[in-house]
Amino acid sequence: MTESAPPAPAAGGGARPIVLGVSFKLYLDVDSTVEWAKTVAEAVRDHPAVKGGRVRLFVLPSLPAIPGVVDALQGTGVGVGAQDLFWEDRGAFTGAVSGADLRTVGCSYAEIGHAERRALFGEDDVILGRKLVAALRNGLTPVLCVGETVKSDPQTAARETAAELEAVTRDLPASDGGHDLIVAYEPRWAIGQAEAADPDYAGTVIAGLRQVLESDERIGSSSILYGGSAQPGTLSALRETADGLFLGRFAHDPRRFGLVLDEALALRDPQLRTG
Ligand SMILES: O=C(CO)COP(=O)(O)O
Repeated sequence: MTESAPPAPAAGGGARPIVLGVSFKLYLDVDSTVEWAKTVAEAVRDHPAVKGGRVRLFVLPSLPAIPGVVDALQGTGVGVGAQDLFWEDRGAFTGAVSGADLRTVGCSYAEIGHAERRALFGEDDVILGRKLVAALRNGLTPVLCVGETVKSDPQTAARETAAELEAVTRDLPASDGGHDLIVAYEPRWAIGQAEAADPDYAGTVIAGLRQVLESDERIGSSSILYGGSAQPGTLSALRETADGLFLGRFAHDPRRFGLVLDEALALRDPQLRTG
């Protein structure tokens, strides 16, 4: 990890948009996912905080649900993305998903390196680095997941996670103005649990990741999200350090997602609070 300027203000800090992402993994079927998108579309369509970019939202459905979700969220400002992509765009790659095609069907995000992709599909830093380049080549904002496997002390976790980020971004080419990147800090031991990681622990790791990103001239704008059993209350607890949340199960109920959205609005723009 390299030293750099003090971290920019995070969620509670005022200037940057709060970013909320939701992954459906393989939890919901296509119809339920599209139903969720229709409900959320109604809730956010005309909301000034979302329309004005103070809160940035994205959703990552399973692949077959993407067209229906893109349709349901049309005109709402909520971005849609895939939970994975392949590193090549065309060729003899049976079963692979092209970033170019994701773009064609309306995606603007691609998740890379979720803990489940590493653990169940054998993806390593080299593979993930190629996928990162493929996402950027196709104009997809990468949602790059990093996180230590086992709970340790926050400083050790910060070093381990920063090293992971540096390894995956090693072959990232330079670009005019820098790449737009979302990093999701997801401690693997906190995924699928009842509670999120302790805010001080997560905050220490996020501060370390921010130093890595801010000292990398290839990165333009970046946001660091916390993921791992995130739920109503988590965003406020992390307001000094995280730029937002990457949500799983606790956002699959639109009402609970609405609570997190209200929390984001209250942090960013208290007078726009809906509830
Ligand atoms: O892995 C996650 C999001 O990608 C988090 O999932 P949970 O919030 O369900 O633990």
